[in-house]
Amino acid sequence: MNFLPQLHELLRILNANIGEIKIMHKLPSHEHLQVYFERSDDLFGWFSPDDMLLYANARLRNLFNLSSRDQRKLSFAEIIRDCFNAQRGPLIETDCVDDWLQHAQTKRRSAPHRRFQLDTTDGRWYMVSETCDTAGYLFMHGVDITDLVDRTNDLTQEQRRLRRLANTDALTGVFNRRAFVTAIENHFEQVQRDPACLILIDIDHFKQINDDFGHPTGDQSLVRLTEIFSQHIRPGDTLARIGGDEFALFLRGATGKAALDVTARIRKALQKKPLHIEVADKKFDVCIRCSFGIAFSSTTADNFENLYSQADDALIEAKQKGRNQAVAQAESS
Ligand SMILES: Nc1nc2c(ncn2[C@@H]2O[C@H](COP(=O)(O)OP(=O)(O)OP(=O)(O)O)[C@@H](O)[C@H]2O)c(=O)[nH]1
Repeated sequence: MNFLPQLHELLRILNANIGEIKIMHKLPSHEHLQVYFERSDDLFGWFSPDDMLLYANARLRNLFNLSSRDQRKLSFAEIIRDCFNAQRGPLIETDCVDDWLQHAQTKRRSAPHRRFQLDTTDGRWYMVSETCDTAGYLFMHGVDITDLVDRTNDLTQEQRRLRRLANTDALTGVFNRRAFVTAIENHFEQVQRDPACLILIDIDHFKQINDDFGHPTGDQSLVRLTEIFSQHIRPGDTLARIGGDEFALFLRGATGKAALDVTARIRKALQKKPLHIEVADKKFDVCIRCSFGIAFSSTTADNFENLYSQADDALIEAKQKGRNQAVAQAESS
């Protein structure tokens, strides 16, 4: 297939259209172009207005599973069907190649110039550009961007991992204060329309537990306590460790009664039996009690800070009243 003269002519036209800014003073000869295209790592292809392949360089022939001695005149659709049947070339993730082709045809020649990313069955990625002239000839050029895509994917994963780390309490694996505040603040507008409540939880005399059993046992108690809290909330609720021995629960759609039920269930679970903690082959039975401060989004709290401060006041009251109890701010109607 020697279509290089036409390709050469296309480049000459392109060059002439550049106008005043002459980038190329002299066009490469057909022979030069042939060598450049054949040796290039890029994909080069040229299609007629009725979408017959006129020229494909070595790299594109390889992608399309075509031999250099192939004398057949093949249309874009035939090439894609052959690729699909041989599981080579463009990655076509559908059972029906004709649907894929129909979609591709609506895009091909839809603009004088367009660019898209193409992934292939061998796991490579290309940035492909297609340029059409007014007669409908289509010139395609693809650059291998596999390394770039791989590095972008690695960076995206790393970014996710770092975001998770930044939002997670390392000991218990639940949200930390920063993530909790951000999550609730982001939803506060909606929260104000729907009933919701904030419960602040502080362990009673946790210093004593550390002193009696040691810091590692204290740590494990915090982990076990987190599990108990998680068992008593619903999937849409938010649990966070917001300080050393302080936790917060945000219950969406919860009224005063529901919030008091949750705290009652948690207190009952803690009172039922001590936490069995194993640290360095030693077993400890640790009795944990907590105080709870509850505030409601339907009260005068018009932002998260107000709501937090009301829950904090309630928590202080629970501590002052003797601990191991829940105090709720009055819920407005
Ligand atoms: N084991 C362990 N202890 C922690 C951690 N973070 C904070 N603490 C301890 O938690 C204790 C909190 O003590 P305080 O704030 O004085 O309160 P408390 O002893 O719980 O007493 P009240 O809150 O008044 O009932 C301190 O002794 C901290 O050292 C942690 O990550 N692990």
